[in-house]
Amino acid sequence: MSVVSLRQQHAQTAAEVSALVHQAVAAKAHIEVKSVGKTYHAKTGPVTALEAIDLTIHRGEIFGIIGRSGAGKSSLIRTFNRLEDVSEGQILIDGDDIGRLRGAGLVGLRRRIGMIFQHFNLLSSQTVLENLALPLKAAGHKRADIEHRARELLALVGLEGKEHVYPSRLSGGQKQRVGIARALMLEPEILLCDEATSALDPETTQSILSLLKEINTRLGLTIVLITHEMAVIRQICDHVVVLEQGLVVEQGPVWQIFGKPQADATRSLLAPLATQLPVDLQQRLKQTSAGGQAVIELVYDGDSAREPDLGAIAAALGAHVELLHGSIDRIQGHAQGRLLVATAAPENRITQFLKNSRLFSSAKVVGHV
Ligand SMILES: Nc1ncnc2c1ncn2[C@@H]1O[C@H](COP(=O)(O)OP(=O)(O)OP(=O)(O)O)[C@@H](O)[C@H]1O
Repeated sequence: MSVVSLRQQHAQTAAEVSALVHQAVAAKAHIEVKSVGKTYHAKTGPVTALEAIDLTIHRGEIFGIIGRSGAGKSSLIRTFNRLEDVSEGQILIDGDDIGRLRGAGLVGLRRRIGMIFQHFNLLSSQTVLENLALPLKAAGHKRADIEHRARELLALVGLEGKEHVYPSRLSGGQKQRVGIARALMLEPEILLCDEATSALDPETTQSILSLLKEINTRLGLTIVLITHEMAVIRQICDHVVVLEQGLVVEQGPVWQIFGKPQADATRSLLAPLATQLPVDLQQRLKQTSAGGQAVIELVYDGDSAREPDLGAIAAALGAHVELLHGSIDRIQGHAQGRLLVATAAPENRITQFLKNSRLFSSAKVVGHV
């Protein structure tokens, strides 16, 4: 919606206009993918990698693209900086069709979009400083300016003092930090991350994800990342799209997709994060009550103001509850997860409790201990 039409429709005061302008800018589409298809012409015949993809990525958000191997993630992200051309449809950046760009226009597009890779793609024969200098040297910048910018960025990514070190002397996490600094040398407005943490151990992955989040917040960069790990999406993304065999099977805010996955592909990607029943509990669990305690599974899908409030649960059951197992994540402020509690509350009270949907998203008795 244009600012002018916003003004005509709603605004009465200067303050209102300013608030609406702010809203319009924040909600502005940065990258729009319209009916995009991609077919490779391999020796063995055509391979359809993407079909009828529609997406909107907003300015300043972290947008995740997830899917199993071969789902089309790399093909999609590579169309954003024209490393690949689409076979059908359009990619718009700030409303401009990038498929029309040629020569200087294409160079300009690639300056606006930085990219980092799973295997870092650093030149091993060049020092950290020389690796960082490459994009600016190619763009004809002065040596002093290049060094100044490189040192600033090395400080930002926590690698001060590593200017003259060769990549082989750096850890995986440090190499990726250099990759991030190099991608930022041309002051891009979009950062594409191609499986940027897949080659890293879990602890280093955390530190790189924190750094990406910090860059997104401090520099206001739009970040698009592809991954096959839902944990990465959960940690830093605002929106996510799930691809399966070149098609969008699901997309939306991360808390919603995690809380109520609709597609089988999403559910299977989420499976590694699900809390399984611990083995000792599985062995102790009986299907008859026979004087024991009921074990209730409480699910929180983040879809409401429901919080896992054990005090309120005990009060509703009119009995003590023991927390046996479970975990709750907070994703974008929404509580999600599953708890197993044991209670000696009478059966009629439990039946009544299970109908009390103010306290959970869903609940059921899974057995007795
Ligand atoms: N250059 C190419 N020529 C032919 N087929 C290709 C080419 N690049 C990708 N493909 C095919 O396109 C489909 C999508 O591949 P793509 O690499 O985009 O998926 P992906 O989700 O990124 O997979 P991965 O996680 O394994 O990298 C696959 O079937 C792949 O074999």
